[in-house]
Amino acid sequence: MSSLSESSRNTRTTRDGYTLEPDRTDLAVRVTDLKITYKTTFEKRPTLKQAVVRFGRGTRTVHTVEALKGISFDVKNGTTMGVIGANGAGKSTLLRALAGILPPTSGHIETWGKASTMLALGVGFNNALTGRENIILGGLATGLSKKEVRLRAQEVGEWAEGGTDPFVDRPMRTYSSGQSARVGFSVGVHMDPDILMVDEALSTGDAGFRERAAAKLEELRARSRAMFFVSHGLASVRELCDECIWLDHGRLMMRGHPDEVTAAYLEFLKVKNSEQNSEEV
Ligand SMILES: Nc1ncnc2c1ncn2[C@@H]1O[C@H](COP(=O)(O)OP(=O)(O)OP(=O)(O)O)[C@@H](O)[C@H]1O
Repeated sequence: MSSLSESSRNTRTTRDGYTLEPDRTDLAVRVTDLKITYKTTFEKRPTLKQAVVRFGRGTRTVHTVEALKGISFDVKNGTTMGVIGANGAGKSTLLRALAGILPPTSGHIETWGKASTMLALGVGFNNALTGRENIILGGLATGLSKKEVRLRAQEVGEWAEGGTDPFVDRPMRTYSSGQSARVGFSVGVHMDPDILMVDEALSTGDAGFRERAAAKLEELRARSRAMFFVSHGLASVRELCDECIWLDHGRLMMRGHPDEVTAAYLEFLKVKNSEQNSEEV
């Protein structure tokens, strides 16, 4: 078979005609000009005058947030990528998009392997169901078969409880935030992900859980193709990650070694804070 027909056979094309790269062994993720815009429609409460004129109806307002404004980067196999930036910078949005939970408004995401995320990131739990039922739904969402999910639900539940009071058979609406986070984390790490997204996982849960979570992440890091680690803890990013990207207001500000990127981010914050302080003076 000629190399031309071989390569055309491997070519993947999206519905909008974008040609994705054929199978590669060196890359885990490629993001090309990714834009994500949230549109929220809400009803404004009418003023008394408007209420009279519009027979009590409010006005519908559309609020638009450009959470990611066209970012591009690729991630090599074996990388642990830190994602840093201020509140609202777009970090969770990026992770949700990489995990396939949020479709791009425009641009493209290519992943080589199965991406898995903590449920807390946005798939969302059904709070009326028990932890165990949510574990089963989460497993099915990551593409595992019913049989595989049933087999693993016990292990995932036990890991989440970690010797504390048994809670996985209670409805999730009765959980503390730490207990919910434990279930989300346990689902994410037990579904054999090739690409794992970790969003502030180490900041939830008690000290015992944090220690077990850190050990689990270390174990997965060795097995997975890539890991994304969103954190405000810059020391953890420097310790855990090989590379780092910094987002600000939906833009990619810098990508590089975690030491350099976290230092540039801190410098940026210092300048910004001193500007704000001088404005206040
Ligand atoms: N479901 C949503 N609907 C509308 N706007 C949203 C939604 N989710 C996030 N946003 C907005 O998108 C922007 C990016 O949010 P995102 O959660 O990605 O930020 P982040 O960097 O993860 O922040 P943090 O550090 O606070 O977790 C913010 O302005 C936020 O208000």
